[in-house]
Amino acid sequence: MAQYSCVSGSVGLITLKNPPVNALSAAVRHGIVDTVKRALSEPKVKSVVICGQNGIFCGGADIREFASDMSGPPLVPMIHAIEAANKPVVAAIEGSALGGGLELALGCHYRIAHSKAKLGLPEVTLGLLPAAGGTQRLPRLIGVPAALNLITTGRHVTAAEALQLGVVDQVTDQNTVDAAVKFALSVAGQSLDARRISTYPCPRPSDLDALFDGVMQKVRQSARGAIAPVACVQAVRAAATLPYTQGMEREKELMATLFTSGQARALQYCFFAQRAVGRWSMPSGARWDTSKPRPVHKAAVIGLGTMGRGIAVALAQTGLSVVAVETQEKQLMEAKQAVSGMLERGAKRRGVAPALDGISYSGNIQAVADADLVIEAVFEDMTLKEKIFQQLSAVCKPGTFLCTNTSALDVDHLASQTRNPELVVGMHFFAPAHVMKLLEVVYGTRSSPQAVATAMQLGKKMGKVSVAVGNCRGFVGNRMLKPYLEQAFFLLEEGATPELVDRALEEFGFAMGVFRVSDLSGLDVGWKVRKGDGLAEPEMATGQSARIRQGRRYSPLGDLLCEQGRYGQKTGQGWYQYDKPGGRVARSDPWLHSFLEEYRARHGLVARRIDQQEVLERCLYVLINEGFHILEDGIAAGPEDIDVIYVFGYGWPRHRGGPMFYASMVGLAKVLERLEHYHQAHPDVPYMQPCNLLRRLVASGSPPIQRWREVIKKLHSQL
Ligand SMILES: CC(C)(COP(=O)(O)OP(=O)(O)OC[C@H]1O[C@@H](n2cnc3c(N)ncnc32)[C@H](O)[C@@H]1OP(=O)(O)O)[C@@H](O)C(=O)NCCC(=O)NCCSC(=O)/C=C/CCCCCCCCCCCCC(=O)O
Repeated sequence: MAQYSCVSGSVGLITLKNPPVNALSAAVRHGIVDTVKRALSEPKVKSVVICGQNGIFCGGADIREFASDMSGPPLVPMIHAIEAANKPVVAAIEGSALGGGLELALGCHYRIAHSKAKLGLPEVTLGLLPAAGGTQRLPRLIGVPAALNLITTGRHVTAAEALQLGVVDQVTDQNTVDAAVKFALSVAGQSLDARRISTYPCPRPSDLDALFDGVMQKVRQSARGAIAPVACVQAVRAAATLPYTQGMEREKELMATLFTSGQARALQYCFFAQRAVGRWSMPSGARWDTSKPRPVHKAAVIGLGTMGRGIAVALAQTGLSVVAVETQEKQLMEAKQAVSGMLERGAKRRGVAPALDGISYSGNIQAVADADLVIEAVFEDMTLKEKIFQQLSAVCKPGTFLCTNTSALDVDHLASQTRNPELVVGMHFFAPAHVMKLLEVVYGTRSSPQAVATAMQLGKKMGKVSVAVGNCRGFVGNRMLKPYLEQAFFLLEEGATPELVDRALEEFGFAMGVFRVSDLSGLDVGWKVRKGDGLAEPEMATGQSARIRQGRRYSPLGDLLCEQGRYGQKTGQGWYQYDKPGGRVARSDPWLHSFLEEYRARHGLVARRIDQQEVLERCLYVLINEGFHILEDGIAAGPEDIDVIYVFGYGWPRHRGGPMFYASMVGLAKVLERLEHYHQAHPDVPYMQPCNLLRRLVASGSPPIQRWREVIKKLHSQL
């Protein structure tokens, strides 16, 4: 709703009230329409201020309403009526003015922002465009290039940048509403002719076609199939080329196609999923709102390889005091230099001083004795990790949380090496750890809720999207990745090429296909894991047994490449060839194609034509099937957790909502039918056997994803 009062004798003050972000729900829109009418009709009122309660102007349209019948006064005429008012209307912007919130402010005649406010038109991130006049008013106000940048990226700008761009008229450090009221008093009675943005001519850049072609090309390249950024460019082009009313028609038309699109649904789902994972729970019943984190002032990192360095940087950047330990002297020296460089570059980018003094280095594990939390980040070697956890348990002060950055190993086993297993959790970062947003917080059977709460809070402080998951081999992300990678190898055996598989996945929206990612991260990483699992034994690589290991189909292709020293980019050869070791540009490799032909001939395999549809179905549906197993096993609390992990950690295209959301969009019955089909064709691939939970969901009428938790709960209660 909106509250009305008259202040300072002649200013009508309208306060938006819809906690927590004053979203423009139907009730708020009704409130605005009514209070604006009242302010304009009261003779004593000479000017109007619109503000939001609790220090936030407005977070935009109410996203939850998009899924239902939109009733109540529409935004466009409401904002138009404000702009057309014959009394000056001033927006007092505190906190955020985003989306429809900023569009409302653009309808006002003046905008005054607090210095800490953030402004933006983030609709594109929700699969939409600013359809309350934003695409038509903003270019008229700040010019086409700047408007294109804000609207196609959805980025939030600071008040200082907004002032520089001309989005706001004044920035204040004082009470914004008081400043706006004072300003409103000063402009009462003045002409508004020059203050109605919709009447401004849109500045027309001389190189209009070149400008729009360039932006469109950039947007298409980075958006990888996302439709909203393209529509945003088209809408701004309408502002630059058409009169305002026709531009508004075009904005409406483009919005209509986006509004009901699957991409908009996926992106809005992601918005809420990202927030839902913060409300974590454990099978014991412990929850985010009943578990109190302990403050962490001093953190330590053990092992300064690539992961450890990134984690140390991320910790130092949050302002913590960090102890970085590496027992190998040469590695320690190199790490010191590398970490300082990373901190300096990061600080330069963010325009702050580097937190170089926040980190101390040591070659001795004793140095972590007074840390509140330690993150072990040594090689994926259980024997080494066991030893470190034993040492940590002896060295650290009582109550220190002991975390492991393992990407797959057993957290319970590591906890059993310590005197206080309740203090042990996994903190699985993704490389590069100071850049990637995802953090899997892995609770073991004995992890205390406080340990989980502390790791989750620390993740949040580090700017990560943290997801609490249970303990199993590979946790959520890597466990699902295994069948996906395996299918990619099988497809090569059956006749596909790395190029074909990667193209299918990249056209689906992944930034990189599976083979290009494998070349980037190093083929030897998976080889080492397979060797550890007793799968990649060289003597097994001949004869029939080469393709059946541990009773199931196995492809030794990756192992064979590693045996040839083809580790990917770092050696200049992998699934592709590169111009030199460390080269980045993947080129098709004739050697690899001959190698695949020879391999097939050796194993009596006849190459067949494989299309992109089969690549997608086989790679993605086995990954999704494993996701259902993860839900069934209670390793992830809900589909949102899995989807957030895949979007933030594995490059799953956000506009497809994550694997479980994608399955719900494809239709669970279809996913089930295709898995059954492929399982029949490949009975030696157990991953293809459809999960019981998937069958259950289909049998219960394929409920929407928001209702899967009920089915899972029922399933668990019956076990
Ligand atoms: C920065 C924030 C505002 C605050 O951040 P923070 O303090 O960290 O808090 P959060 O945890 O993020 O959020 C707190 C809770 O609030 C919920 N929330 C936040 N914003 C919204 C919102 N806009 N709507 C609903 N709920 C919101 C959030 O989910 C949290 O609750 P919970 O934990 O999930 O329970 C930050 O929140 C933020 O960034 N918010 C989003 C800002 C944003 O993206 N705004 C843009 C919204 S879209 C918009 O404004 C669009 C405008 C134009 C619309 C025009 C409509 C016309 C419709 C025409 C249709 C025509 C089609 C016809 C088709 C046909 O023919 O049928």
